[in-house]
Amino acid sequence: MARAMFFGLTGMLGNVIIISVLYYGGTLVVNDVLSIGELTSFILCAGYSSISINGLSNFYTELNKGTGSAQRIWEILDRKYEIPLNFGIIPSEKPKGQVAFDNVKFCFPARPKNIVLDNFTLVLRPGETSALVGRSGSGKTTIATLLLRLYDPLNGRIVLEDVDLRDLSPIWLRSHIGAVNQEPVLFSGTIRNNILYGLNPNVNFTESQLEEAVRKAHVDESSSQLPDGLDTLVGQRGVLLSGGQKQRVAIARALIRNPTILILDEATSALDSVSEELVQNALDELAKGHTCLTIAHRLSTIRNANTIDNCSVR
Ligand SMILES: Nc1ncnc2c1ncn2[C@@H]1O[C@H](COP(=O)(O)OP(=O)(O)OP(=O)(O)O)[C@@H](O)[C@H]1O
Repeated sequence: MARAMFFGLTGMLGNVIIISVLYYGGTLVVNDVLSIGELTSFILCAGYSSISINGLSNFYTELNKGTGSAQRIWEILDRKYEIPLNFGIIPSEKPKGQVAFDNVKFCFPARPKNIVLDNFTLVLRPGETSALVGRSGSGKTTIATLLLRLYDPLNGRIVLEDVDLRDLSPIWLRSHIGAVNQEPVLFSGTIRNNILYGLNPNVNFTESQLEEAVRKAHVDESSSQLPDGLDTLVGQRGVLLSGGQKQRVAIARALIRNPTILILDEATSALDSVSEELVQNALDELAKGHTCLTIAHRLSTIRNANTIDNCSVR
């Protein structure tokens, strides 16, 4: 109401001023005090000046909006990482994929009283698939989070080939892990770009690499129903795709980098039973020769695992 009143009144005032100037200017022209050219140039000059002043006030509003937004971005850029990304050993060789959780204790910083893992021990062997089962909230995803070193354990250690994850460069570590989460995060862009996002930007890829990942994750089946195939836009956070389609894209994104360690956290939970079997077969095939950690509730997802660990830790 206030905005409507303000803009209505200022608009009306502007028009009243223009009419008054025209009326007074008109009488001056009739009385030969002013020429028509002088009146016209005065009106044009006044008009352009008011447009400029109006533009300045808009600019000021936009400037304030921009400064507010930039402040939030600077806050993020200025944040000090708890786990520095460019710090730690970068081994010259690709890891074999032997991972061990050794008496790990962990709680999230936001909930220091809620101990999620206590004395947790797990060994993942190269080329083997380990399945992690447990009730909801028992800490299965947390284990994947720790393996990606998004957090450090409070006690105990996690080692990759006898090297503590804390000593390794997080960038190097993560470049050898492919993860498919319960709720895949897609970015606004095409399916193709979302899959290629899995690759290091400095790495050259071949179209056949992309095609292989697309075929193995069965993205081609769902993308053939979409208007532009792999060039279909997925929308903000992938809202234009179904849950199953998003999971296939996330699986292809993990596969394209051919990681040493594959984490599948309920990776096929949103697929129908036929697609699940197809994608699961592809994942089982792919898991051969890789260290694979599968987190699942469904028996069908873990039936081919070499070991099954129960995550009822407390
Ligand atoms: N970022 C976080 N900050 C604080 N607490 C968290 C965070 N993420 C998870 N938790 C808590 O940690 C516990 C373990 O969560 P986690 O996601 O690992 O369970 P889960 O076994 O994977 O469950 P589900 O099978 O339902 O996916 C839960 O109690 C959860 O509330």
